[in-house]
Amino acid sequence: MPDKSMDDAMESAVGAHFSGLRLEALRLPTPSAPSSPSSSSSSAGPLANGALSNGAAVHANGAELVPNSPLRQPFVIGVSGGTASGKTTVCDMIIQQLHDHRVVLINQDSFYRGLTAEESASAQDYNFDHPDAFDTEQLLECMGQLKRALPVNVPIYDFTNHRRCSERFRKVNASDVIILEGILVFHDQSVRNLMDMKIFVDTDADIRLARRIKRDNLERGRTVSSVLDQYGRFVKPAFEDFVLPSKKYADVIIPRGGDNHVAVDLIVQHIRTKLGMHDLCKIFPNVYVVQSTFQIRGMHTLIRDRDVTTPDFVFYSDRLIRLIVEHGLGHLPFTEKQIVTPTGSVYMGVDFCKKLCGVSIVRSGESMENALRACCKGIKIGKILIHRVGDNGQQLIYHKLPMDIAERHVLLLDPVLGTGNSASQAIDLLIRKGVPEERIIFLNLISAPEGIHCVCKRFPRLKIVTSEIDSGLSEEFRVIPGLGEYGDRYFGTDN
Ligand SMILES: Nc1nc2c(ncn2[C@@H]2O[C@H](COP(=O)(O)OP(=O)(O)OP(=O)(O)O)[C@@H](O)[C@H]2O)c(=O)[nH]1
Ligand SMILES: O=P(O)(O)OC[C@H]1O[C@H](OP(=O)(O)OP(=O)(O)O)[C@H](O)[C@@H]1O
Repeated sequence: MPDKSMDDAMESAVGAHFSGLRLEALRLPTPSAPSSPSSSSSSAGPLANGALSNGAAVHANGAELVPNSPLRQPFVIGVSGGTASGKTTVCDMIIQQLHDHRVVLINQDSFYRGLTAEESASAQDYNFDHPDAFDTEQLLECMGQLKRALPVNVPIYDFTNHRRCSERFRKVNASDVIILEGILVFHDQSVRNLMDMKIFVDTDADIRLARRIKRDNLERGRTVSSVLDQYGRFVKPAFEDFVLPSKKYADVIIPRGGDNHVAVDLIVQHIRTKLGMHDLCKIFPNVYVVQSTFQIRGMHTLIRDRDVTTPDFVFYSDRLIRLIVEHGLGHLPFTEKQIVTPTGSVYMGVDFCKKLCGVSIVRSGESMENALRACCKGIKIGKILIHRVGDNGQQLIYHKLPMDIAERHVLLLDPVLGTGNSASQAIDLLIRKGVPEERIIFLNLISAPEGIHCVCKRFPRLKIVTSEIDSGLSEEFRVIPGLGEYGDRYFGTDN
């Protein structure tokens, strides 16, 4: 299912003529399908693969992690443009803004073939800007490995002697995002096919030449006249023959390169949406996963750890639940409200939705009541008790709900969505009591994909807000990796 809301957002941005950003032939791609429902950036379990790199690339947390969980394929971004157009700056800005994701930068330059001794002797006559100067086969092989979440050894190219270091490589681990940057990364169709998003950095030729002279002189040990000679003989013709014609493949064209903060911000916003979007959220548009950050992952790591103490379990569960509650409240309708500030000015604001209530599924759901009360002063909270009959059957035992519940929006509370049986029983009861399905928001900490399928299929208009979607259920219908018996751990009855 296409990411309609984001596409719309980007299209309206174009319609609004965001200064300096041309989104030509905007095709906003969807990341490749995962191999399993668990393969999500927002899924729980072991942290995603680490992505390390040399100085040019970025690592999110400084620790080298071995790929250890089946993940969805990384999001591949191609960044092309003429020489010295500012590709590196644009990549650096994207990497910096995606600080909570593992991003790795691969430079096409690393795949220069390297000159033979004979070619080196007349390097000034060698065309480094022709597609044949690159070992595209090897580039494809490396990218293929990274897409399969395998580490690769990327060659190291030395611009001063036009050779590859024969013994040294840059080890690159798999990551959430791979940025492939270079003058000719859009030239070869097989390379283009690897990309989920293509960005062309479009900078004025004079500015590029001036930068090139400065850079090659200072960083690559060339004389000004040799740079100008190479530019006239090879760089400019190759730009016209190969680089410029490949611009038509770009999804996004950034004028002025790294100076264009608006364009980079929009691109990063789009990538974030793609990365944060669990595939189940695409299937069921009413499932919302709280945007994952390292802070949230850190709290999940603590509460999922079987060795964590009860006070820590309670503390970090409470923090996470508060975030989920706030997120859930964001889905309630609001009315417009004008107020006057102490400066005498009018502020056009909104008023919170009034007719609300919470309903907790006893007993784990009760652990979410404090957070709801902390956010909604004086909120009424009903209870539903569902008894587990055998491994996969649930029976409604008791309920106490506000009399006028049919007129209220209901925040249904239960930290764990497993098979979805308990939730379905509770939702059934609410609907029987007259609550319209679309007025129910089910808040939970972790969900199994099976539970999401079960609840969303039966109640397609209800909203689910969760903080992580786990891999699945075990044979005993326990959420995996999960966090064990939530109620026992929270209320200290786990002995
Ligand atoms: N003289 C010489 N030029 C080389 C050699 N290898 C690569 N080049 C040049 O390097 C250029 C590729 O690098 P650029 O795209 O300019 O570098 P970049 O740092 O990615 O550019 P921006 O980040 O966009 O500024 C090509 O235009 C080649 O002409 C070499 O061994 N000798
Ligand atoms: O989606 P399901 O497969 O129905 O499983 C989820 C239910 O299991 C847990 O409660 P549990 O029965 O462990 O009781 P508790 O609230 O006392 O911990 C959880 O709090 C849900 O209510």
